[in-house]
Amino acid sequence: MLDSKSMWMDVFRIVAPAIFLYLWRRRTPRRPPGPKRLPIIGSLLQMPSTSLWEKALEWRRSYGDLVYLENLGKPMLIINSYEAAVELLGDRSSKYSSRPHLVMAIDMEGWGWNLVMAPYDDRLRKGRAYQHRFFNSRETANLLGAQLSEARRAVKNILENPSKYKEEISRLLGGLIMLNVYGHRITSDDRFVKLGVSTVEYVGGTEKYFWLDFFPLLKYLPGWFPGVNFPRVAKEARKVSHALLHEPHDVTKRRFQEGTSKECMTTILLAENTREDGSIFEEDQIREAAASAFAGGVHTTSTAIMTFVLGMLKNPKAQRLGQSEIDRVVGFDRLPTFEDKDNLPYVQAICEEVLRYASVAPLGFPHYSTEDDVYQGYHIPAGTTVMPNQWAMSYNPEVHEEPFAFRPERWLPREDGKETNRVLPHNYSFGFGRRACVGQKWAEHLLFITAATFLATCNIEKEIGNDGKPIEPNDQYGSGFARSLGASKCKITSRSKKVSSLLEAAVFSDFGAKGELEAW
Ligand code: HEM
Repeated sequence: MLDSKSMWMDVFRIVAPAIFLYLWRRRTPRRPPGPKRLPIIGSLLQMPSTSLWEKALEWRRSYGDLVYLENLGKPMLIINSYEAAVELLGDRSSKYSSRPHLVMAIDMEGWGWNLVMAPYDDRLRKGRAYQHRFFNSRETANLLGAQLSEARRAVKNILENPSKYKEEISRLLGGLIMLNVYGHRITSDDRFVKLGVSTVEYVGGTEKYFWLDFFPLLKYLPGWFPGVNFPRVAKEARKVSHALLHEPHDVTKRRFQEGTSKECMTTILLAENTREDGSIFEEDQIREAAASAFAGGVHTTSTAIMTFVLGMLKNPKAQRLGQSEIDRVVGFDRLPTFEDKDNLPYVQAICEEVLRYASVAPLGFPHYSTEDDVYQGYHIPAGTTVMPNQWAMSYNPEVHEEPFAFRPERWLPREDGKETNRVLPHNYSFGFGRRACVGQKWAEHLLFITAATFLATCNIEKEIGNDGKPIEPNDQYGSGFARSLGASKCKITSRSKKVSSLLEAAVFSDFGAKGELEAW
């Protein structure tokens, strides 16, 4: 028979760990739910190798709007709903507006000047203020006039050479942003545009080296170390980064000082900031703000316009409805302009659907928390990388019926005249709070006018393959943090002789007989 002392000892042995665990759990603040974490490596084994946003939408079913992960001790939070993203990144933006430090991009490749990667500090605030001053003022440098002319010229060139529509769309973006930011009109083989393309490739490529963020000391490995290629990649990228930051700025500054420059973001800011002795106040910030706008705007907006073409191929009925709305409102004697926008709700709905479908930056650009926070009873520690899952907002089947179908009707005002009760994609596709995209309005304007010009003048149709069947369009986006979309095999033809001559006349009047102004 057990004596009572040993019986109590046994009870103690069983109960004590349970009590200890209970008290320990009560002391450790509760993290938001998420996949099982193992000691030390945390959730590392659960991380997919690509498209984390799709996995996070799947996790939403088990864990809800907040999914918490911890990789090698680094906390990460994915926000799966618009409402939670607004509350955390918008309403509590004083805690969530920094950026995580990216070892490959910043320390090794030298992209630290790019404001999109900057921590939330004075330098960033000044740079953003410079960008806002320019991009969100309709008066400066005739932003909308340039968009209208360049969009028309791009569509005319596409009609002449439809198989090169992707190249023409990239040129439209590279050319316009160069013109707006540096007053530089590009040539067909432009060095600055090539620098922009290399920038996207190098910055996008840094994702492969995310492990350096967990083992930052590895950045000191020499390039000759067997099996190690990142120091060589970084060395090449550093040259591109330096060139993009300095070369266009220096050319514009020289022209500005010689009195031969065109009005643009850089010259406006140089004019305002040049002191009597010729020195320039905050020249570094001006340089960084300009180069970051160039780096941030070209690739993203190209993907949106490429998605417009894809949407028209996927849904010919939507294309016909867009065309007939334009025919009704604009008529056949002129081309659409920005003034028509309010009267073209279907074209606007197409643009909303483009933003939803493209999900250009599916996880936004990561925010970083600088203070502890408690949200819905969960503790979110300072130092958490926080990602708004814009993919989940766009592709959640509980919100959007058949999310992989391109359907502008989702965004039309309801028949009873009330606004749709769903959140419009332009409200989340450009990010949140104090880090929201500075080029949003600019990009939305360009998307609208390019879409309206395409609809007024072109038919976009599937190509017929050798087997006599229509060739399905390419809807495979690149898997990077800012997605890209390749061209589809398709036919882009003029809707009528009349619209072709309207387009030619407009381009002639803006660019002359060659359709090309002198590069400068
Ligand atoms: C369809 C086109 C575009 C999309 C979908 C897009 C999307 C985004 C997103 C999601 C962010 C991160 C926001 C956040 O952290 O919460 C961002 C930041 C940024 N975007 Fe855009 N963008 C577009 C066009 C542009 C254009 C045209 C420009 C410049 C003219 C631009 C310049 C920037 C800059 C400089 C930032 C960094 C802001 C910061 O970190 O404070 N973007 N964009």
